[in-house]
Amino acid sequence: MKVIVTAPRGKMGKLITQVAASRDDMELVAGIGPKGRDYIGTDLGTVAMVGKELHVPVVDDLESVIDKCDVIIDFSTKEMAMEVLDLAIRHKKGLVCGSTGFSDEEMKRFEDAASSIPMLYAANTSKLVNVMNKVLEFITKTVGEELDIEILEMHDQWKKDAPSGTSKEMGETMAHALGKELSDIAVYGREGVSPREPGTIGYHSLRAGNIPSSHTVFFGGMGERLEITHHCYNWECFARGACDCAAYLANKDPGYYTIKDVLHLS
Ligand SMILES: NC(=O)C1=CN([C@@H]2O[C@H](COP(=O)(O)OP(=O)(O)OC[C@H]3O[C@@H](n4cnc5c(N)ncnc54)[C@H](O)[C@@H]3O)[C@@H](O)[C@H]2O)C=CC1
Ligand SMILES: O=C(O)C1=N[C@H](C(=O)O)C[C@H](O)C1
Repeated sequence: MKVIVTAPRGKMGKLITQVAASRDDMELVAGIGPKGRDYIGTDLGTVAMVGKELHVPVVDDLESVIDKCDVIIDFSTKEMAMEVLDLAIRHKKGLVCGSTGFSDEEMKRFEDAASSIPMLYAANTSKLVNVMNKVLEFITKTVGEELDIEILEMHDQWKKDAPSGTSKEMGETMAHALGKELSDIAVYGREGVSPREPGTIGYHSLRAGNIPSSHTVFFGGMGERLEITHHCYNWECFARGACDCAAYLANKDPGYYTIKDVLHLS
């Protein structure tokens, strides 16, 4: 599988390049950086600190190299994601997008793309987070009606979006398990909201230092509480998952795929 990675100097793009370079089933054919950076035209292996040259360039124009690849892996920004999506559709290339912070309209554009390309969107590519989602679904279906559900997500000081894409997916999973839409029951921050309205899902975002990613869901009952937490120690689990998602798209027909398909969690 021939792969293009965007943003190879970003936290995720760098790690994804390193993981892809170590896999026998992947060949990196280019990296895409922003215009004006001094590393444009230099070697992807050097830019992404792979530890060796890969003899493929980092360019600032995806369209000039897109026909060399089977799949693009894009963890960059929501603005760049829309440009990458348009080019992937125009050149009929598979796309794994892991960026977050999209509006409902932008998410719909990913879904619509599935009619012409293999499209995989995943707000979180960690295996354990996706297993946690199944656990949340089970708990909510079983006892969710009687409990107060609150989500606390923690990330580094640089993260651009809040709440995290992962916490939105967790909220959606639990809302659907209750037979509801998240938009009808989500409450963002509890300041000034007292007493607590039953049947809602509360959101709390904390940003500090270089916390890579933590998500806790609190199920509050009377006299007892259940907490389910995922912590990652660094971003490597997401990079491995991103490459697994790209490998999954090999020879796939156009369609909308999720990481649940990759991990057999559907
Ligand atoms: N799905 C998942 O499991 C995960 C998703 N993410 C998401 O991935 C995204 C990126 O996260 P980080 O790597 O932490 O951010 P980052 O800020 O470290 O990297 C973003 C990179 O995008 C590059 N970029 C921006 N515009 C560009 C353009 N026009 N052309 C080429 N490159 C461009 C920047 O130069 C920067 O290097 C975020 O939306 C984040 O929420 C992060 C971790 C895991
Ligand atoms: O920006 C991050 O770091 C992460 N972003 C994703 C999100 O918004 O959920 C996934 C993970 O939490 C790391």
